[in-house]
Amino acid sequence: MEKIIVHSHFHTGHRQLGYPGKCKFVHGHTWRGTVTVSCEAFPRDHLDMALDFGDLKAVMRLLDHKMLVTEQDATFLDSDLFEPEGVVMLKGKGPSVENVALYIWDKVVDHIRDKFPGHGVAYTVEVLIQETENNIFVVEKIATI
Ligand SMILES: Nc1nc2c(c(=O)[nH]1)N=C([C@H](O)[C@H](O)COP(=O)(O)OP(=O)(O)OP(=O)(O)O)CN2
Repeated sequence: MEKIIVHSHFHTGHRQLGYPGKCKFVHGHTWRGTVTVSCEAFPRDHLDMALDFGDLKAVMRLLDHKMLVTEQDATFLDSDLFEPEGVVMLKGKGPSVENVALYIWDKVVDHIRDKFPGHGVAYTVEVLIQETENNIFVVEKIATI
């Protein structure tokens, strides 16, 4: 079994529309994330690297200095009010830590599919996201690529 682990961080704004508490107002977090990818044996590139640490960290940095929204919060999708390049649209009902982790999980799998297509390898991809030092969510799923 082989395993690659990277840590990164990113700064974002968001709000939990409809949430019965302070999180319904726009606020920011410095999120911390850990991506762990494991499989029996990674394919290697021309430098004998499996997945590049930098590429996996870059996935988390896609969210850096962005406003995280879902389609339920149209305010930030209006280009007269907010620059589109400053917004990341997440799937789901709200920009919860759950939906942030699933966004990163999807992007990590897209990256593996781009780098090592068609090898039939079962990768276990775990994404741990820390919204604050006390609030943590982890998703772990297998993707066969
Ligand atoms: N399951 C989830 N619960 C909550 C989420 C979430 O995304 N998933 N999000 C929030 C808020 O956005 C935010 O995390 C604030 O949480 P809260 O614990 O109220 O904030 P604190 O400032 O008290 O955090 P500390 O780190 O303990 O200071 C709420 N719940």
